[in-house]
Amino acid sequence: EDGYDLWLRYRPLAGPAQADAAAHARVIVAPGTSPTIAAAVAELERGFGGMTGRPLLRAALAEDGAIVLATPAQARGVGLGSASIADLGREGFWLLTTTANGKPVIAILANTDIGLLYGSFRLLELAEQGVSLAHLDVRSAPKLQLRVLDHWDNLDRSVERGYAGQSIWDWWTLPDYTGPRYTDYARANASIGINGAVLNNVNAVKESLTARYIAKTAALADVFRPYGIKVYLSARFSAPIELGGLKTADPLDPAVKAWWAAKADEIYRAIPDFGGFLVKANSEGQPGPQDYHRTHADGANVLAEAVRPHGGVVMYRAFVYSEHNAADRARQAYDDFKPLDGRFADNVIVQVKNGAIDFQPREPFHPLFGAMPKTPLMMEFQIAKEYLGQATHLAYLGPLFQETLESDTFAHGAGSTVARVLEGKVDRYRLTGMAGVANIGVDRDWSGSTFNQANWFAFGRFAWDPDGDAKTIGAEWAQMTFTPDPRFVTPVVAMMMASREAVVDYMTPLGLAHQMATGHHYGPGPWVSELARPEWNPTYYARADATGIGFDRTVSGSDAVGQYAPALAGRLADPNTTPERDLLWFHHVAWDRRMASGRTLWDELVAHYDRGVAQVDAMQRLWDALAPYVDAERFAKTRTFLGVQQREAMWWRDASIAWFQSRNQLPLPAGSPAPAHPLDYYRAIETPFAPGH
Ligand SMILES: CO[C@H]1[C@H](O)[C@@H](O)[C@H](O)O[C@@H]1C(=O)O
Repeated sequence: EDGYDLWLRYRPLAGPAQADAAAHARVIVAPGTSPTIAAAVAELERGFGGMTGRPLLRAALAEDGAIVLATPAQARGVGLGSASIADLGREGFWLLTTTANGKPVIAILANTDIGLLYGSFRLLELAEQGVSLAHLDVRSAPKLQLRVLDHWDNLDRSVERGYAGQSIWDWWTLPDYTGPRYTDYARANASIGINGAVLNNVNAVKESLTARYIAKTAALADVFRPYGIKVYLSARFSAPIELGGLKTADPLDPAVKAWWAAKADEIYRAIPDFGGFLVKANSEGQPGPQDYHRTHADGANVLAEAVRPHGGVVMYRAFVYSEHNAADRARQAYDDFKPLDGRFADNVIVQVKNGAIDFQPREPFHPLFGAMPKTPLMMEFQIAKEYLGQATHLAYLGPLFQETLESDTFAHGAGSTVARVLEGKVDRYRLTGMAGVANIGVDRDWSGSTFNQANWFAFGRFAWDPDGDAKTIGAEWAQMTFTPDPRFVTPVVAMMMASREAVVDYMTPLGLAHQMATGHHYGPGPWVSELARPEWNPTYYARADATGIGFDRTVSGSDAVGQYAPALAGRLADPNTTPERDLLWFHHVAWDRRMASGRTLWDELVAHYDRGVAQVDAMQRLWDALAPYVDAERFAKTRTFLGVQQREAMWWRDASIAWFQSRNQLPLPAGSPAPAHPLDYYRAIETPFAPGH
């Protein structure tokens, strides 16, 4: 019960659900023989075998209780009529309870074997969720093309911002040994529609592009291929110098172009379906085109030309630092990329973090979304929770993903949501996608905690359908991971849905950001002010002084507000029409400002910290009451972690209040407990509490 199975547990179903599944899953009919079909059949056998306690048998023609997998060309041959599924594209599927040869069957129809695999997983998931299989009619196709995990995994198996143990890529034994963990990784990803994996850290080293590592990468590609997953590599921009012995990595230099083209040819000889490159350039010390006074478009295009003949793409990150606008970190990506709209090659997609700073517990959506009509943009979320308590704090990210995706950019009037931008419906995009920074490592439960698995799962679901619903997704995950029993699912989903807001409340309420101690980003460090780059200091973000708090991003400040579409910018320019949850992100506000509640800003801020702590208390009580529904091992781990979170929510609250009180000298509102220790205590423990980084 250590959680290794993730949501693919396939434990025996409860009475009626088991009978239902057994009646519909007696035999399996799969006319194809590809490795992908073999994977689908193996998964159905494993899944229904586990859930019904009876083996699923193979047959050539439909009979009672058959699961029939077929492409339109195969449908007649196995007794199904003709099916019209052209609209489902290359990866979609249709699950249908119907008849074939006059027998009741479940048909899985798709245009390709990968679609059939996705349909098989969805059928298994529905059965695990306790859904009746008697009247299925589910048509589903992904709305985004590239659904990718970004691994920040280093070649020594450390993982940057990884909290689940070492990297699962064992570069030492690759390419020879490709044990079952790689297949299980592929199964889990295919079950949620993920179709790409960038294997190495965006802070890339040259070695990843050497022949030795290409061979290791090819071995993983071979394991993943049947599951519809392509591999990608992060490319180090200066590799032509470091590996090629050239004097420059200037993207316009003919020798540099030739080097990248030859490198791409070499990779594609080993991996014919290699996905392409991910690039972090001119950011946090990484080399890039600006080193040669070239633009990011020049930088992206040299790599794009190299992979184009092979059908590859370049995912070029907009997480850049810039000497322009050092006064506001939040402005930099937009200022560098907006002028380049339309100048990227047609196989480049620019990858933009959900917000303009850095994966904070809450950020307004990134102003580039909706602002690049001629350049495909893809989303980058961080599943790893670097700034949301990492492995120990329970924070379900579904609401964070959904909040960003349903934000309205107003790019072409109301309804131009970030989701629709990504889907290429606001501006026509030739490429679409979503990346998630993975939270996966060799820990027995893969993700550092059971509930962190939900964030991997939710990422996959939102990448498949950016218009998805966090609560529905959370319920599906809980049903599969624990039990479909509503006495468990209803309360646990309520807990999950409130959990991320609790983190916002006790870490960075009302639009505050980046108050984490620097380096590890785990506990509070709102006082930190001495780092060389001002944009790494919490004091830079909160700007707390005797009179007020918050970052003025209006015209009187950095005017980052002006990067949004006018209809939205007009509202954000005025504190009275800015949502309170984003108030201090956009405005520097007096401590005694009246809030909607009638409280002053200071009292409101303290109320949020208190509320965050109270919410964690409530989560502890709720989990304790669910003991009867959860195995002892997973129950105890979550219980222990909630205890850690409870202690640390108070740490966050008290340290933050002690610091801000040292700025404003204001008394606490009546009824709010004083910090347990003086400010110096929190400053002293800033680092020792830090795990890992
Ligand atoms: C991979 O580097 C990371 C860095 O560890 C992290 O603290 C910051 O969030 O973002 C960087 C990035 O996204 O490139």
